[in-house]
Amino acid sequence: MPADTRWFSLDDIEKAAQNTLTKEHADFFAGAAGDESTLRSNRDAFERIRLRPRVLRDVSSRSTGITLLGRHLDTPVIVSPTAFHRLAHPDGEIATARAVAAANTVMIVSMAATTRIEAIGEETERWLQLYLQPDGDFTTALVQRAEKAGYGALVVTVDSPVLGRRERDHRNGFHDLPAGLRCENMVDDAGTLRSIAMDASVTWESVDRLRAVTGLPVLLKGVLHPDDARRAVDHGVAGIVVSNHGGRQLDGTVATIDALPAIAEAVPDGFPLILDGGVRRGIDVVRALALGASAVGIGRPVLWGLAAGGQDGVSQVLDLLRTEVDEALALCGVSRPDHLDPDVIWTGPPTHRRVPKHPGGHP
Ligand SMILES: Cc1cc2nc3c(=O)[nH]c(=O)nc-3n(C[C@H](O)[C@H](O)[C@H](O)COP(=O)(O)O)c2cc1C
Ligand SMILES: CCCCCCC(=O)C(=O)O
Repeated sequence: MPADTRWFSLDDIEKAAQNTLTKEHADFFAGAAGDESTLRSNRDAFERIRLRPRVLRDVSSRSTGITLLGRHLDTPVIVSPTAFHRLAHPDGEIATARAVAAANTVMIVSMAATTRIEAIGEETERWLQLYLQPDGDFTTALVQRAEKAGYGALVVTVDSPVLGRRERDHRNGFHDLPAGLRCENMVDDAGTLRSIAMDASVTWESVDRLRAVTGLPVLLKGVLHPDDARRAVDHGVAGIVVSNHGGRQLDGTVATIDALPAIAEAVPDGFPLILDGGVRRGIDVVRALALGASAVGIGRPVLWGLAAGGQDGVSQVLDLLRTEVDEALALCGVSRPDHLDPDVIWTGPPTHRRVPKHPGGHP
């Protein structure tokens, strides 16, 4: 399906996606845990942060490029891991990977992918997200497959000792993938499909054990406390994803953008910090980079792009955000992402009162 040239924002793409998804799948993608207060906070917290641009700086020559884990990317926006891309579009993770390669950024492939990791584009910079399984041999075998397939890093999700309680899924009775879809990377050597276990016994020693069996850099995803960030550095991890899982795990957590400054303070200068949760605009990217992130991740917008237009839809999501980042940098008087610092953030009394986005409705 060709992507629509009338999409001017991620909001437009979200609306288009709703027309292509069943209610239960749309709710699975959109939903979060409990009252979904963290889901809302992630957005509200971004909107509260006001920018303080500089003027009369020559910003005629600009770049949105960054370096992350030693690799040059054309945009500071990477793709966070999300489950079940083939629920959104038949081309699933393969389409996402192609769009990510075209944007020259990173795709973190979910352990709950509906495509085998080897089939997800070699031309794409791919990192593999893992839930550490109680059967360590299964995890190690998957890690070895990722190494062989050329994955660049492992991202261990650490905010999930149990699965968050997502009431929309319970109400809709959404517990299984439709016929023909499965978590392709959970098939073991004997050909048996395993369930993904959320292992409540995982500790820092589990991270050490993973590091001992792989040469790949290991990042932790789901850190919100600065003491955990310090500990991650002490345990030799290569980076942190500051994340509350898009509000899908513990409801009531701090918004990620509010958690970021203390974490940035806790880790050494230049330590890779990726923030995700509620990033929907180029100005959100600017806010996060100014407050110490090296890059940001997006989850749901990729699924909306995929549902609305397959590979083309994901490309539109990534292109829109890259364009918005470029414009936001220029308007802030900054020519490169790594020149952003907290000086661009307003620290005076609050100036923001929440008002409806489109008071008159969409034209
Ligand atoms: C439908 C869906 C599936 C997700 N699946 C995973 C997953 O398999 N592993 C994981 O670590 N995080 C998963 N996440 C969390 C995302 O990686 C990310 O933290 C979150 O979506 C960021 O928030 P955003 O959706 O507001 O951008 C998922 C999120 C959604 C919405
Ligand atoms: C037991 C199913 C595991 C899929 C989890 C995907 C995920 O993290 C999510 O937020 O959804």
